[in-house]
Amino acid sequence: MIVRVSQTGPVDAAFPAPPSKSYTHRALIAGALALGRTRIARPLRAADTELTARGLEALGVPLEWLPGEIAVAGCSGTFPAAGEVTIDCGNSGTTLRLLTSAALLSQHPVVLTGSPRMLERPVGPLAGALRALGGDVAFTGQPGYPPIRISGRLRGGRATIDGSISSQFVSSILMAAPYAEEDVELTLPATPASRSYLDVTADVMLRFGAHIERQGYDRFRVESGRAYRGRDYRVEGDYSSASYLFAVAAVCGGRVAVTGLNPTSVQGDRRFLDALEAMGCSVAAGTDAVTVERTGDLKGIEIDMSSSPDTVQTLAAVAATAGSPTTITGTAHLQYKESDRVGVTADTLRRMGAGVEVTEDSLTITPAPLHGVAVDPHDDHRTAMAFAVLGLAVGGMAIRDPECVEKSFPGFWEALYGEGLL
Ligand SMILES: O=C(O)C1=C[C@@H](OP(=O)(O)O)[C@@H](O)[C@H](O)C1
Ligand SMILES: C=C(OP(=O)(O)O)C(=O)O
Repeated sequence: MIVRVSQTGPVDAAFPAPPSKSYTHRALIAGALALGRTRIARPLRAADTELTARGLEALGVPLEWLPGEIAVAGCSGTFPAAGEVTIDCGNSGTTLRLLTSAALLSQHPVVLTGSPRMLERPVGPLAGALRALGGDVAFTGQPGYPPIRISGRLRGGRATIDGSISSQFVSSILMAAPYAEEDVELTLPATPASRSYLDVTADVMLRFGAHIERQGYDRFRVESGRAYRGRDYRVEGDYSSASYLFAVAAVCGGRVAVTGLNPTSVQGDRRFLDALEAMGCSVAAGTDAVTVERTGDLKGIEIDMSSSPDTVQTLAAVAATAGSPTTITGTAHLQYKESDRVGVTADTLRRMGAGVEVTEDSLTITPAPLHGVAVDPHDDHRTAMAFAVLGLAVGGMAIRDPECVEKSFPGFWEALYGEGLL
């Protein structure tokens, strides 16, 4: 299938934000491990969160998707799986990484595998730290990459973990740590990639009753035995998904309001709004909706997006329509995602006519007259959504394999269609 995107004029649209992918993954895992029942209200039902849910079911946790909520019967820290299980984590890095440490809470070995691309996404630093905490992680394919076979137990103690490739390595251990036999103390030798996701992890852990102490992003200590307690939990809106909707106003002009976002959220992709503001949009964050409006021209900016990796492509798309160059730094770890995101974004923008310079950790976009092209997203939802939005400003864009948006934002095309944009 192909979606063709034509040029459109200034917009005046309102959208509900899809629920947060990161919060849904974490609430599922905390609820599955908790003592008692958890009701997750307004969860994200998308390919990736279904993969986490199926993984937890394979580990023996009863779980039910109901209209607008998920009911989870917590296992109180020991997964009831009756034997070895293999979990296919598909294309979801969060599922594979977060379940890696939790798998030590099964009494039987767990094999985690995924799509061909997942088998190219590293897990070595996570495996190393888990071994120091008592786990056994065997690579059954290429060393340092899935598939992995996890066995042993989560003894706890001290470990050093390098999160410069992915914050998910750190989140993984933190989420399982309340069930270690001893307190877990993690030392991070360098600032982790995507550090804001550690705030999301700590937020969910605290809300489910765990005890976590931290020194910034350098050191975390989780108390053993302060277990998760089942609860009613409501998932906030997703700032990464909302970025595509806000970007519509930025590239087309006019106004877009998005409801269901937490204005004080710790999600790092809230920073995308700072970027739009610095480029010349006006941003109004109320309790009901966040509204982005553009009336004049956009100007280029310099911005560090190391903590907001999932909106780099959205920002690159907006930057291509500005009046001056934009430099985005902190992009090194984008090579480990669903695709080599900087490479694909640079190539597509160049084919559209923009000037693009790439270094190991940055992307500079120099605007120029643009024309639409055919885009192969390489199974990367964020590439498909970012270039669809740019297509609304440029016209003549054809997005192949549009169903890849199911990973995080299943209603994306319908949302644009519903506002008359497709
Ligand atoms: O923990 C999470 O929920 C996520 C962390 C980030 O990954 P990295 O830490 O690998 O950059 C982000 O890109 C991903 O979409 C979700
Ligand atoms: C990188 C992403 O997700 P994951 O790491 O879970 O595959 C994403 O959604 O952009």
